[in-house]
Amino acid sequence: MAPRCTGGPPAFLPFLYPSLFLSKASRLGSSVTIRHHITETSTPDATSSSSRLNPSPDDYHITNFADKAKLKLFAGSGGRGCISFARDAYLPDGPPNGGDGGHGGSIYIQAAYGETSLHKLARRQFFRAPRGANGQGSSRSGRRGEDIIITVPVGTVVREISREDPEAEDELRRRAARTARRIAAAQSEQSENDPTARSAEDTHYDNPEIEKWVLYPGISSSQKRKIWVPDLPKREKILAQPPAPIQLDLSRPTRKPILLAAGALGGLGNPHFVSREIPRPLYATTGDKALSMEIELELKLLADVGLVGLPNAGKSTLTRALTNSRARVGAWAFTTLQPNIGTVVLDNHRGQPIVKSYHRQEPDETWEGDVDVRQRTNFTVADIPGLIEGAHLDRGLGIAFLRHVERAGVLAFVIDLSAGNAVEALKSLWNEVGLYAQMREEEAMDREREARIEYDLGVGADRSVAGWGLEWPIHAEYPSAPENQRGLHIAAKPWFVIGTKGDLPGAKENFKELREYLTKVSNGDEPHPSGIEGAWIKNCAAIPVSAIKGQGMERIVHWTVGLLDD
Ligand SMILES: Nc1nc2c(ncn2[C@@H]2O[C@H](COP(=O)(O)OP(=O)(O)OP(=O)(O)O)[C@@H](O)[C@H]2O)c(=O)[nH]1
Ligand SMILES: [Mg+2]
Repeated sequence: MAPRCTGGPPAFLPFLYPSLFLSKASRLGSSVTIRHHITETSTPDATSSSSRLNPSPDDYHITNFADKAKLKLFAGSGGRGCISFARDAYLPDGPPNGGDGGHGGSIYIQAAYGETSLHKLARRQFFRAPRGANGQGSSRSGRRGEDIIITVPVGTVVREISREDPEAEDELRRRAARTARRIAAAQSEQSENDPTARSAEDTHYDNPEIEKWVLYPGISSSQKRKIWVPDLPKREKILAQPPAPIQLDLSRPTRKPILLAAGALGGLGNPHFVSREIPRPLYATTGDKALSMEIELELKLLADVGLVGLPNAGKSTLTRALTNSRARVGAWAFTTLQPNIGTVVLDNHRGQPIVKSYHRQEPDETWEGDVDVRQRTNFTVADIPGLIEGAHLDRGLGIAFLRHVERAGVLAFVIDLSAGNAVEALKSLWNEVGLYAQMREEEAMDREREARIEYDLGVGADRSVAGWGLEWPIHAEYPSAPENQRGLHIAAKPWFVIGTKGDLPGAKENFKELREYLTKVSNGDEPHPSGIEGAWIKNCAAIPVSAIKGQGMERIVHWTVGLLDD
């Protein structure tokens, strides 16, 4: 028989079973000694040359991250009302005592600090609030379905994609059936002797309202046919369902959860239908059907400064030098594949700030206090994947990550001074950012146009659609910004340039040219590099640094704080 293992060199054995390959003396030593021995022999060079700002490619920290999620939400349906009668000693046929069904659970959303990613929500996808419990005898109402609160990071935008509201649809059907019944009644009066006319019993089963009733299980089918049920009672929803489409921009923590899908109403027990004529009703109502909707979440990280640069420019090294971040660094393009947020500490927490800075907390509709001016103790920096020319056409990693700098207070363009003309690099970066900003504005305009439905009430217009009495919707005209001012929501932000790799040859001349260009832009002698009219050109600065040596970091911090405080 052929041997199962061929006798080749045991390439992986020292790795898997190191103790077999150590000398007898070292095997007798402690486990600490063994580990030390292995590390030393495996990477002798990497440890000696790497540092925090020039780390080895595998020295980084990565967290799970997703900035988009599509969720399907199902509110809870209502529990059924109960048909029951009191029964006691000497009281065999007591009064009705069926309990009401419980209301279904609702789904809320809340933005909170501490959450940083949508990956958990994206993985879960479905959220189902429990249904209300059915009512019970002895007037015991069913339990309410528990509410669900979806917690998202601050900076999440919520958009409703679609909604299904079976109760609203049923209500329309019921209304149409009521109208049809009224017409049929009027017609039957005219043709009482017509043998082809349908009996009231037949129409009974066409009535969609019958679905809303629970009938006493003990009654026979012939009784069921004849049973008369009253008109459905008009009921108010406990929670008003927000109108479609829901659009929320949760750029601040929400104090109270915001309702997305309201739970359905529970059914009514049989005591609700007691009347002088019918003291023992053999019916109760079912609970309402639940609403479901599909929503889209988009996270736009809320950093104070967004770093924008070509791949390999040194953004991650700069983030490491400015903050405590352990962003991945490597001498190749697209080392960074997802955004990193680092925090620059301005206060050493010993009562003496390193840099004095104050920020204003603007009041909004949920905030009733005054404008809050606080001392800034830190600011955050977003390091995103590099942009290449044609990124707006989805080249490279595309522009998807630009949404994380869209809300930054300040944009910092990181340019490698050792890699070609810095002015050209800056122009190409601004060009991509400008095109992205225009695309976003067009998308927002399209959405607005879709949401702004108006009805044509012109004389002679055909106002009825399928007999529902609605008018044809017409999409309203939406006022758009002039062509050369599109994208201003990003171009109007304060910005500056960080010239990195200043330690490499040729950087000085390149930087000089860049500074001259920026002076011209600030003076208005050159147009803004994005070409957008009205863009920010107050004081376009360039700061030379060597991130790998940690030089020039204080100037960046001071300049950024100055722009943030402005
Ligand atoms: N000499 C020198 N090298 C630097 C400096 N800053 C970064 N580097 C090197 O440039 C290379 C790229 O640095 P990264 O920080 O990964 O660049 P990045 O812009 O984050 O790259 P992507 O994530 O791919 O977009 C690495 O080899 C760094 O060591 C610097 O100031 N001086
Ligand atoms: Mg990087």
